[in-house]
Amino acid sequence: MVSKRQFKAERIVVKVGTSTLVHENGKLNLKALDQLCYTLTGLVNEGREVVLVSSGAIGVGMGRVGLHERPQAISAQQALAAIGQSGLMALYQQRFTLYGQRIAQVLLTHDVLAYPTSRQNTLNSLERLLQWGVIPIVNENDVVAVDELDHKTKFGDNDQLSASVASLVDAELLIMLSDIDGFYDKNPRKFTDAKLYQRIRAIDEKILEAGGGQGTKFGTGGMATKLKAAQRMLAEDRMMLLANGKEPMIIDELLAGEPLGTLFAK
Ligand SMILES: Nc1ncnc2c1ncn2[C@@H]1O[C@H](COP(=O)(O)OP(=O)(O)O)[C@@H](O)[C@H]1O
Ligand SMILES: N[C@@H](CCC(=O)OP(=O)(O)O)C(=O)O
Repeated sequence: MVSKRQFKAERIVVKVGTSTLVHENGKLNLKALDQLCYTLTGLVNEGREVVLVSSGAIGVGMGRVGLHERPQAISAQQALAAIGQSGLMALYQQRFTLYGQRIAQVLLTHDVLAYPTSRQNTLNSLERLLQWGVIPIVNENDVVAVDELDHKTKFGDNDQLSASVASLVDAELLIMLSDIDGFYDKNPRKFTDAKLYQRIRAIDEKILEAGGGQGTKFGTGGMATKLKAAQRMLAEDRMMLLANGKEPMIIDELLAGEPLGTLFAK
């Protein structure tokens, strides 16, 4: 018999990718957005502390401008992020307000977390927000950060940003919602016989190889950046759950210990 997973998870970081929030045709996935806001509010009402790391600024911006392909130029991506980020927050504000949940926008860059003073200040703000029962919604400050948008250095992507945030706020668990059921031994979009890993205790060469390559049209990182995030979580004795975000209510099942998605834990 497979024993149930157990999480105390009083403080949780949840990361949602663009592919969860925006359909392939560029339209908003309202069902996912609504479920996400409802579910996260439920967690706060239970007494948990929740930080949401949300991508989607560029995806929402593309929808607003009517673009179907992500532009190559960094300035265009940054402009789209600026358009989309305010749109994204307006959507979150509207839905969370419906459930009586307060939110806050937190835009971070790599250097903010790298310098001790700004890191500490960020932590102080986050701690205060959590203490007040607010859900901080974190994204990269895309307008000033280029390390993410050119896709050359992968640090800045939100998969790793979410691991940095989990580390900053000392969260036991990072729930990463993506467009796929979890981590497979090979890319299931290419291989129909790919097998889902239920648990990964360490990330070795074989695992890294299985996760190689880019992801979807709107998303950026693919599995490689999720594995790096998982690597960091494992190194710090935290846990990461990778699961499908098409029904964000899955978070409740995950926290109840249901064997869904892939658990990265020692
Ligand atoms: N071994 C693997 N297991 C699962 N997905 C994989 C694997 N290798 C590559 N992928 C790809 O990674 C994608 C998820 O990454 P991405 O598109 O960046 O998502 P998100 O927008 O949620 O960050 C999957 O849809 C799949 O195409
Ligand atoms: N900061 C960018 C997203 C970058 C990113 O990591 O995207 P994704 O691979 O969808 O999580 C945005 O909000 O569009």
